[in-house]
Amino acid sequence: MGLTFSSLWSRLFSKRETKVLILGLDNAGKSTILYRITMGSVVASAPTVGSNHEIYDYKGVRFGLIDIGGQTSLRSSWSQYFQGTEAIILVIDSSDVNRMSMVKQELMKLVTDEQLKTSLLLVLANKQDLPISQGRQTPAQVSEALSLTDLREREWQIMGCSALTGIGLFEGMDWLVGKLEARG
Ligand SMILES: Nc1nc2c(ncn2[C@@H]2O[C@H](COP(=O)(O)OP(=O)(O)OP(=O)(O)O)[C@@H](O)[C@H]2O)c(=O)[nH]1
Ligand SMILES: [Mg+2]
Repeated sequence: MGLTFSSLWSRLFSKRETKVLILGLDNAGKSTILYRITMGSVVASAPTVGSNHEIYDYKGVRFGLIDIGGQTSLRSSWSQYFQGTEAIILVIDSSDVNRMSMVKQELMKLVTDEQLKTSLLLVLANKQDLPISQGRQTPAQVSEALSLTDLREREWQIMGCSALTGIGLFEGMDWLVGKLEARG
């Protein structure tokens, strides 16, 4: 199903931005993913203090991608960005096994927030380029650690990816576009 004329007009020609928050713990790879998608290359970046905002046109959708710093002291500020969020991209460092329970706690805060009630949820199990010997988990293992199948009344998807090689990122974006199209 393609975009209807009115929704295409609304999403592209009227320059309406589809607001997407890129969230996750510090060092997950959020900023690397943001610039890999929007600039097509890996850009070295320091830990984010505050946020990075990029506009990105993809398959008829004008995305407003907002990458917010994930350090502990910054996470309480995430909620300032929630209003009007159509999708959350939750980025996970798949080798950071010791902090999976912390990620799960943050995820629970997101999915129970009233302002994010209808937001799509794309979980990116990042750093899939790392070897299993370094403790890197598969997307299925990440999904289990976060109990994603327990999420009710939420449109969600998990995708393995690597910001370094680029694998998986556009499959994730395609899922978002498909879901946004279906919503009209
Ligand atoms: N091996 C590997 N390293 C990655 C990948 N993505 C990001 N990194 C590395 O992980 C580190 C942190 O990446 P950032 O993108 O700065 O992480 P962030 O989530 O934006 O961190 P904060 O801004 O502190 O919240 C950097 O050294 C990146 O090069 C990946 O897919 N594979
Ligand atoms: Mg960052």
